Amino acid sequence: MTTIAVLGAGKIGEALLSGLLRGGRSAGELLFTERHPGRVAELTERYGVEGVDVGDAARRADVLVVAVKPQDIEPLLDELAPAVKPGALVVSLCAGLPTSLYERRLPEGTPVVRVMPNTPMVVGEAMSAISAGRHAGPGHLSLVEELLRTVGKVARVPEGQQDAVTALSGSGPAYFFYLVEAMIDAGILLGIPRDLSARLIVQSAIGAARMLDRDEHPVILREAVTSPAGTTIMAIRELERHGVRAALLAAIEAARDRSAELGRAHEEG
Ligand SMILES: NC(=O)C1=CN([C@@H]2O[C@H](COP(=O)(O)OP(=O)(O)OC[C@H]3O[C@@H](n4cnc5c(N)ncnc54)[C@H](OP(=O)(O)O)[C@@H]3O)[C@@H](O)[C@H]2O)C=CC1
Ligand SMILES: O=C(O)[C@@H]1CCC=N1
Repeated sequence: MTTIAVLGAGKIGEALLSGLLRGGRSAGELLFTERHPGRVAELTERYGVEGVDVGDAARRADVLVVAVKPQDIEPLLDELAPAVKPGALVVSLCAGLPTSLYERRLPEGTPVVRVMPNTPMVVGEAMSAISAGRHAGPGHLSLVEELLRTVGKVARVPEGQQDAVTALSGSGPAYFFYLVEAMIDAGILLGIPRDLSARLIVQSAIGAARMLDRDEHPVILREAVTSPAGTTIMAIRELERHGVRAALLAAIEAARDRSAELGRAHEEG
């Protein structure tokens, strides 16, 4: 039996726990850590999984999944380092943090895999990108892939691309939510009741996502909606006039830069 401990069961940590349970892992194979006793009780009641302290998790788990905010990593590593089981695999879900940080702070030879997941994990539709650290081999990558496939899709990427991936798919769902929110507001502007506006936009988003998922090119799909001298081209002209495409390029670049900066905050020296 492989014991998996989720360290920090917040939004992403809880989504992973629930996904692993849905995917067939038993509660007895899972552990989690949380700082607040109320949260421990809530999660134990919801999932039947044992909440433990970080030292206990480190002594018992074969796979330690780190899901705390990047800003909270240092005290967690202080607790983890003296207790981690020889050969245990460390899986980091933290934005920006390089595998070298864990390798420096944990016992020599600890295998580390860096992952960038996203919140659609709660509906089994995560996009996760994984990269091996210095001591992680093909077996470690396959194990992480197997775990993450229970909550969505997985791609292997060189670690040098993880900050960009974080900006694209890690933060990506927020851009879509932002767009949907703005489109629902546009419905209000046009006098459509909020409920109806939300239904019109959300179902359009689901339909569009399904069409994209058939590997059709977004340009072809957009062109099929855009009739000569019709309504859509009038809207596209406004999007171009307001620089929406350039705004997205700049926004995603800013997110990439922030991910890199979060990593640099933990550089040696
Ligand atoms: N949210 C997202 O969309 C994504 C997040 N990530 C990454 O996942 C990680 C977690 O993010 P998210 O789930 O949003 O954050 P949350 O704040 O929701 O979850 C982190 C949890 O860890 C707890 N925690 C912090 N330190 C410890 C500790 N030493 N021991 C036990 N528990 C601890 C926090 O408790 P407390 O409430 O007390 O702080 C909190 O409940 C981040 O590193 C983020 O970069 C990656 C991809 C997507
Ligand atoms: O905003 C963040 O920092 C995290 C990482 C990717 C998505 N959310």
